[in-house]
Amino acid sequence: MKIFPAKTIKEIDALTIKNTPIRSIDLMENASRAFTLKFMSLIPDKKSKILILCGQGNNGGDGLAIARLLLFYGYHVKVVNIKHSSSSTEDHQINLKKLKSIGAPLLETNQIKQIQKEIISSKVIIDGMLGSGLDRPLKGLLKDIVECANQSSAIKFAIDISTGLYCDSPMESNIAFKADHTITFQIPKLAFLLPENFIWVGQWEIVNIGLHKTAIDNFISNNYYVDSNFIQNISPSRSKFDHKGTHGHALLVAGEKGKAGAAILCTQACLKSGAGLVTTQVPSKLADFIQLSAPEAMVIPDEGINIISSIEPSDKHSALGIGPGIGKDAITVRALKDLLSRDKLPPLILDADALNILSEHQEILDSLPEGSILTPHPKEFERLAGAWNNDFEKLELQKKLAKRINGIVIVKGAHTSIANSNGELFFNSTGNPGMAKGGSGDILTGLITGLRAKGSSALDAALLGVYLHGLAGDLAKQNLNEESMNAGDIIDFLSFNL
Ligand SMILES: NC(=O)C1=CN([C@@H]2O[C@H](COP(=O)(O)OP(=O)(O)OC[C@H]3O[C@@H](n4cnc5c(N)ncnc54)[C@H](O)[C@@H]3O)[C@@H](O)[C@H]2O)[C@@H](O)CC1
Ligand SMILES: Nc1ncnc2c1ncn2[C@@H]1O[C@H](COP(=O)(O)OP(=O)(O)O)[C@@H](O)[C@H]1O
Ligand SMILES: [K+]
Repeated sequence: MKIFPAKTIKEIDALTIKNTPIRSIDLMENASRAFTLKFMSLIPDKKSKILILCGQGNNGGDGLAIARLLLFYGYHVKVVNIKHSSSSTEDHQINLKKLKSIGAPLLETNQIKQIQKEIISSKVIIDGMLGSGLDRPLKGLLKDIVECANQSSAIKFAIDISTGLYCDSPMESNIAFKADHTITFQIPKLAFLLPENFIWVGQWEIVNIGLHKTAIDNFISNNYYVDSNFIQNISPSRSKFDHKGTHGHALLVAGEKGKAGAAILCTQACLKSGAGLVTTQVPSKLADFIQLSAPEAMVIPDEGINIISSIEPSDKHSALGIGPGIGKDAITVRALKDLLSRDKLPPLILDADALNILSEHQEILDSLPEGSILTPHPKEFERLAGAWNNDFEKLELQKKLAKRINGIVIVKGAHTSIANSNGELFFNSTGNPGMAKGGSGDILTGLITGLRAKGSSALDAALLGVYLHGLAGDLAKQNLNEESMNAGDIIDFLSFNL
């Protein structure tokens, strides 16, 4: 699914109105109906007082239409039409007239005291003040209302996007409506995918409002939201006469004394990728642990008893994943440098300590072969790329690093982002905070290495690996819950069944 900036969303709106029998007011009605149905599924209680705060733009128009629909379904609604501006949009005016015609409980005011009183007595607040049309920081009346609403313990919903939050650029002031839920219209907004905005966005969901499909297809975007439709197009398949030799041979280099678990998890996950063969190289003291915990895998005991001392893939290895738990001993650093000075290398996946070594020896970043995949968590990424002032800047650093290595950079977390060297960014839709536990990342490395070994392109292996890893995490959560699920449970639920 493409992510578009506010400006393009406006153009898609206009094209929908031009190229379909849908008028602008119908589109607002579609959006409001879609919001209302989703809202009703989340708040079935019709008795609690719902306050709908409406601005003078089309976001306010949506708010007025939603009020009418919720009243129709029997909800207890009070509407405030906030007179923060002397003019309102045409569709806003139409919906205001309709609302008045049914005698809805409506307050039209620019007096903060009156609005405060309504906020204090409400159990649910719906923010229809400003939407994607925000073009300057909040001040004056709207700022006061947002601050007052943020202090309320009511459950808060944003229509399309929280008032005060830009769709695709950093906030200029640190004030916006603090939504618990955002119900957004058809197109995900970049702002929703960034950790720093979680306090304003809350949980978010997309509802379809019937925007013109061809218009959406025709606009180009560099940002994508990776959902199951997206993944279906890149999922691998097997054919009848395939054998283990046709599905690649993954080599993993992992583990040091005290970190056998990283190598075990990485190996077990790699075995679930569908790769034909998996070999894991570990310090010799750990070799038996791998044999016992992953009998399907082969093991290369390193000459180092407790550390990795050399990395020597052969022609038969079709991808090489290095890093989980390998430490940063000078001998291991040497081994990685020697590897990267070779002329011919299999596709590389670098994680954890391999990344920390790269951070401390930035000169070797430039010797990574084209198509290498780096999988840092945010701290590892900061060590590699430097600090950022806001999450938009972090995305720019991520794209810059992907371009520098001419490969893929995966920055992990909720909505893991994947950058390629063409300046494109892909945001994952699966996963949950139950995965924020030691070992989860090792599993991702094993899985992506296996997919790459099987022959997926670097980008496809990254997209598919990240999506399936998160999906397995979601299944583990369903079965165990976020607290008690372990990283190892993610492996049990890894599956290509989308
Ligand atoms: N395709 C879609 O996504 C659709 C969007 N619709 C709604 O339309 C909204 C966008 O409507 P508009 O373009 O009218 O935008 P808004 O409703 O966000 O309002 C923009 C107006 O507010 C003013 N404004 C901007 N920043 C301000 C600030 N900080 N303080 C005070 N005033 C400020 C602007 O000058 C402009 O007059 C969407 O968020 C959505 O709710 C739906 O009605 C229909 C379909
Ligand atoms: N809040 C979250 N929501 C979704 N996924 C998460 C969240 N926190 C962590 N994850 C996922 O869990 C994994 C953690 O990786 P990492 O930090 O490298 O763990 P480790 O180094 O312990 O193996 C990543 O794939 C990340 O995307
Ligand atoms: K809003």
